[in-house]
Amino acid sequence: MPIVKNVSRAVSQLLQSSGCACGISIVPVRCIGVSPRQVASDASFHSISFSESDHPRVLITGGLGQLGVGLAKLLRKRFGKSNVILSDIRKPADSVFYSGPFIYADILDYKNLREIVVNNRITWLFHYSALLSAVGEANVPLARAVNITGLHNVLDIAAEHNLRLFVPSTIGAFGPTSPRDPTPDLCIQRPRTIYGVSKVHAELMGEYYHYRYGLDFRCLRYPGIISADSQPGGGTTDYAVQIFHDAIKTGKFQCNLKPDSRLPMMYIDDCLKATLEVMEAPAEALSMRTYNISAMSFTPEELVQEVQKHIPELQVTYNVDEIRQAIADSWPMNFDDRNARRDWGWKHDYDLPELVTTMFSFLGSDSRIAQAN
Ligand SMILES: NC(=O)C1=CN([C@@H]2O[C@H](COP(=O)(O)OP(=O)(O)OC[C@H]3O[C@@H](n4cnc5c(N)ncnc54)[C@H](O)[C@@H]3O)[C@@H](O)[C@H]2O)C=CC1
Ligand SMILES: CC(=O)[C@H](N)C(=O)O
Repeated sequence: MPIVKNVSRAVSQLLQSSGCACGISIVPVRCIGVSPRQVASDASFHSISFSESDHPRVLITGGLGQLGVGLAKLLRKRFGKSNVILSDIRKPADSVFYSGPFIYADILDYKNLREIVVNNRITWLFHYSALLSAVGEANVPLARAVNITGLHNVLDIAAEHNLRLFVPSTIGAFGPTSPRDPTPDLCIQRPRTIYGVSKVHAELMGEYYHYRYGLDFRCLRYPGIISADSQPGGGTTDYAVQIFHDAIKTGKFQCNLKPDSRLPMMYIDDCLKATLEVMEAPAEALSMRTYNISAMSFTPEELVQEVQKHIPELQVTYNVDEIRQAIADSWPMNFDDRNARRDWGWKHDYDLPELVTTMFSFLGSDSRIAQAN
């Protein structure tokens, strides 16, 4: 049975290889309006070979959420304003619209997304569109569409056009059966939210496309991200942003998690720095394609204590949201990010005290209760 033998040898070579040097790889290409088909990867479609000496041409999907505008600002500083296109399905504020290229991109519209990539000669894609944990539970069909179908569109376009692709994952990709303190990169992942399930799917599909088709997929699992100039999009860790705004505006804060719910958190500058660093890391440095990154870990009670060093009169009450609490109870308490630190030199700059001081200096704590009265 020589044919069977040859096929099984080819498959086993493929499964063992890292990257796709085996030469039998095919890139998934969709014919728009017709059923998916597959074409040999050496067919030269629209792929632009990206010379490392050039600046990348960047597209950010879902860029008007908590993280995208800050990422665009960082990338534009590095690669030039015109090389970084922010996109979303929402209407941008004037300040965002006039700060650099913005384009409408619905990740559920494969043709629209493909046109944008082709017409703008995109070489790097940061895929930020998603429904986060709490809003995902409130609308599972939409979360499934955006987080899973949307990801499939992005993966196929990235593979077809030879893009370097960043997809963020999350502490939410773990669940109650994962080790929680600390949570290593490789362990049981059985999340109980559609958000978490979709992110595990993204990690696995991205890695599969990497090994199967040579897609340059890179993924970081972010902790809860805290930012001053952008609002969170409906997650379980949102309380850690809201407390700063409420402390300044009203001097009162109602927390929707229990005082002792410990979760990994990170200041936005560290998150965006890590994102750029992992995208710029030489491929040989990456022993994995999905990494935990960590900076600090705290409970609402600990955050309140730190905030009260700046606003001692802050009054805090607890009104637990059962859905968010159940999610928080299933997530990591501490994140083990030793692999990221070893492989590409990840190092955070902000611990809890620096985070709180920075947030207040950004938001202007002097104007706090006076403003509300
Ligand atoms: N903010 C955080 O604490 C964390 C975020 N992440 C991940 O980072 C990424 C960015 O997060 P955030 O900015 O906080 O999210 P966000 O919820 O604030 O923003 C997501 C954006 O996706 C857009 N979007 C929704 N449907 C879309 C569609 N069909 N086509 C195009 N865009 C669409 C929304 O309009 C929104 O602007 C997400 O993938 C998220 O899972 C991961 C861990 C923590
Ligand atoms: C940690 C996240 O992924 C996000 N902030 C959420 O709480 O859903």
